[in-house]
Amino acid sequence: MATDQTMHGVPPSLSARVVGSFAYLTVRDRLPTILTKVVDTIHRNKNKFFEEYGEVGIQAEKQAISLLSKLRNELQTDKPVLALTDGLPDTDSWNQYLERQQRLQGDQEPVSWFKSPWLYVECYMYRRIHEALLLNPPISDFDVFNEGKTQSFTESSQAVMSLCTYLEGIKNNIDELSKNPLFEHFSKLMQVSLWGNKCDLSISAGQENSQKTSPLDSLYSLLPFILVDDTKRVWSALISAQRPRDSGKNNADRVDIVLDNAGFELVTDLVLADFLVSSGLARQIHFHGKSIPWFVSDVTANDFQWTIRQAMATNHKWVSKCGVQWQRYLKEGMWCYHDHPFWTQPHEFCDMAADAPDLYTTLQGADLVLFKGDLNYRKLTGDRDWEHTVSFETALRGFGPAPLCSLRTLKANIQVGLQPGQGEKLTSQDPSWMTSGKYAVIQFHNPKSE
Ligand SMILES: O=P(O)(O)OC[C@H]1O[C@](O)(CO)[C@@H](O)[C@@H]1O
Ligand SMILES: [Mn+2]
Repeated sequence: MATDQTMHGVPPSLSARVVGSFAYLTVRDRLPTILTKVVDTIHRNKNKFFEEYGEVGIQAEKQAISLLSKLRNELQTDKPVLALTDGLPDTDSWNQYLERQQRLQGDQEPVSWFKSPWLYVECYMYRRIHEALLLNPPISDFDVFNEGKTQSFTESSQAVMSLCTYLEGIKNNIDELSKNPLFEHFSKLMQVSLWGNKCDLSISAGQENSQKTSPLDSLYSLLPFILVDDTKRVWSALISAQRPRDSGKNNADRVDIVLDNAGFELVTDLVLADFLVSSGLARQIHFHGKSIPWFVSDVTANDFQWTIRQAMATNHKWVSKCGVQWQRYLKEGMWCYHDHPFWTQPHEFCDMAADAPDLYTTLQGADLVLFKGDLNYRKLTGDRDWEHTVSFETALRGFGPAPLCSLRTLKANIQVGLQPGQGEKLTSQDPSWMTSGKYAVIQFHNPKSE
């Protein structure tokens, strides 16, 4: 079998093997910091565990912390990646993936934190955090990242209010809007959802990272930072998917949103989804979230429900109105939430058709799939060392269940689909352009137009 490095025409995976690279710095600095914070969080909740479960709770807290300290030590000393032992439905698949990595890497050296693909070892860390808790009932369900996620929502309250007020304003006369103003609103809300991706907690190793001001006010000044803007192509895909309905209204059947972070970013996604449905641009929205706590701030089912309940209970006319509406969409089936285990596995998305065919089939039912955030971009492009001028289509390596669009602020050193010279120019102006979260892309691919 070809090794990762020699696979025909495909560049190697990014890896901490390259000393000084962003992957290296993440594995060396950011990941251990995240693990230390996880340990602190569990320790701070000791009294809560005691109150809820008595002495057993304290024992579980100690045991989980000891497993996590061991994990941090394995990482920092570049030990081999170990098989999982927790017997969850996805355990076998993780262990098979480890064997696959070992085959790709050859027998010379074991799969390990600094020698193997960054995407794989980073995903594996979050799965091991989950294992440490899972092996310690009664605290198995404790979401170590919950505090940060709820805090990010609470601290963004001003921005949430202005966004919900804006949405309710549009909805007032939405039925009378002609195509042009509708497109303008669509484009704005896509950008709000795009910049919402700045607010993730993983890149800042869990430091507070919320949206304090109204996101709408800064859209114009942020335009030059959108390196690829395919909004018009996304719009055309939505419009061309429109089909006649009994109601006389035309709309695309289904838009899927592969969610990224909870807190402010999730609100921007809900607002965009509300706009798509209430404008008739889409009839149904399927949200895809994570089934375990993931990359510090990613949305789980619990975060999703909590956010909507929180919006409903907010003492602000338009925010609570939005919350009530979102709950209604869910109840009436116009919106639904799924969390397939594949989203919390380390695979490149080009493997989805073979390794999670049911999910691939599900996505094929969408007229458009929006992929939020940096990690999804890394998985779309395989987290490989592509030239910047390689097309998005090439980097997708055949992944294309439906027309798809990545809404991503750049937080990892990978970017494809740029103009010749664009990457070099950016590097000379701002060497950290790929990792600072300051730049973004709205990058579209339509497999049907090939
Ligand atoms: O929430 P996002 O946008 O997927 O970003 C998570 C980020 O965490 C990192 O993996 C760093 O640990 C970034 O490279 C990555 O983009
Ligand atoms: Mn994330």
